[in-house]
Amino acid sequence: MKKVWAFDLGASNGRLMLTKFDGERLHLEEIHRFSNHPVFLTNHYYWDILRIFQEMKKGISKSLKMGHKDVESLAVDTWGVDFGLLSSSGELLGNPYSYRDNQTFQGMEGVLKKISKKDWFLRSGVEPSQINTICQLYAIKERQPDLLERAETLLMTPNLINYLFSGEKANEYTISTSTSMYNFGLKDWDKELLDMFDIPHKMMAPVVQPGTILGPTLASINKELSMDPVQVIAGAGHDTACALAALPIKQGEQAAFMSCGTWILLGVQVKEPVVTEDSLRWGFTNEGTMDGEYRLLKNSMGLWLIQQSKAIWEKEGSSISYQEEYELVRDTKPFQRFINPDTTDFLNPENMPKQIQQYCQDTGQTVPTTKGEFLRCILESLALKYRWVLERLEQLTGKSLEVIHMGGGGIQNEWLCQFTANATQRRVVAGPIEVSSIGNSIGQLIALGQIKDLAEAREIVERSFTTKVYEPENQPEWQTAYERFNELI
Ligand SMILES: C[C@H](O)[C@H](O)[C@@H](O)C(=O)CO
Repeated sequence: MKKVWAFDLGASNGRLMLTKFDGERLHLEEIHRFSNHPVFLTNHYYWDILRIFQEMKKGISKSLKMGHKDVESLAVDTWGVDFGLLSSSGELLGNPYSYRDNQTFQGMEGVLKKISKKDWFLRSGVEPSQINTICQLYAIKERQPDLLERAETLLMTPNLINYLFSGEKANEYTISTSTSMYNFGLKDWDKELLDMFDIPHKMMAPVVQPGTILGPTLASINKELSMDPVQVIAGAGHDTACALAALPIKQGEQAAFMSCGTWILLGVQVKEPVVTEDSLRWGFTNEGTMDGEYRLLKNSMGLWLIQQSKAIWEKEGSSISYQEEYELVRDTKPFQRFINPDTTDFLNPENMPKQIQQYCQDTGQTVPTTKGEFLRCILESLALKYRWVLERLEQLTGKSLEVIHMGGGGIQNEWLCQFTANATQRRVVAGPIEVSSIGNSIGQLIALGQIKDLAEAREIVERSFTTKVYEPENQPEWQTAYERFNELI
């Protein structure tokens, strides 16, 4: 029985899973879960990386206490685009910023003064957006040039954590492709682009392939946690790449994937990046897969809209449970109003429900007032947006996508799955939930020679976890709703 630790860090919580592989099936056990939100101070949003690391170590200690002493390796996957900077002595220079920090808006303006969106997209395959790493770097350079002058190494978030565990500095391929500084033609950092922005090449730690074994945990960590060394693996560092690896898509199946969390990423795996006028205009992105190909996808707003609304209701003293949320949606009249979930208005507003009301007012629609109305408006709008994305994915790839595989924590919202099936008129196969942790474990097991490749891994996932199928319903109503939605966006 092989055992690996998978750390999956999301933009609302992080967790440590112990994965056991018996040669036939994967068995997942949650060891530790902790909240993880950007922290607002001195007018900026930061990741509390010290607390995150502390929680990760706590997770290992818990696991060891539970008797898991023969674990072979660990790997880390996280959200995209964010990074940490190290000094020449290898110490962390400040807290990493969150991509939701407002500085990225100025960064984007600055970046676009030097490079057109088209050129930027042609080089990286990534949608030009203010959340891209380059915008953050630009903003930092403008506001506090001394920070970048002192920085000797830039490591993407999962790679920063790998470094804290192993002492090895390397950026992994899938997470590097999320930066928009990786040139897919050169298959390396885009040095010309870095020059345009005066970013020293040597700051960008080299890109390694998913599954690179970095080496054993540091002696200091082993001592602190009283453990035997385990191998630190740069598995697929980007959570979306992990999610795709673990969806039970069959070989030859005409399927789209959806990784559902704070963001929802809807896309298909392609051999080469799709870098066309249309993919640029529609805001698609091409990021790396665990097996060195590409995820042609759209980064769409996901459960963030609900999470942020619920946070405000909680502050106001009227929080709701998941069951209540389900019932409120069920009992609220459908198709009263829609929002375009992907406008930057919803990226990080102070008060999400107010922002939604503002949007409805500005677009001449009735304003939601009850929780049920907000929730329905969000969920229907998300599902309709996914139909918009799916139609364009079909045009870009020339494929008819018959089924959507949804995975991630978001699939616990049954309305999200059912509405997605209804809006797209496609069968939805939902599951597994812990798709990023499973993908993370698969990356390690492939690196350790226990699983041959992704095709075999997906068969193992199919045997190991249950899925739920949602058939499309109410075609005419959703069709009319889609026509109204299309006029709005
Ligand atoms: C910034 C987003 O987190 C990123 O683009 C997205 O791909 C992701 O990682 C969702 O977890």
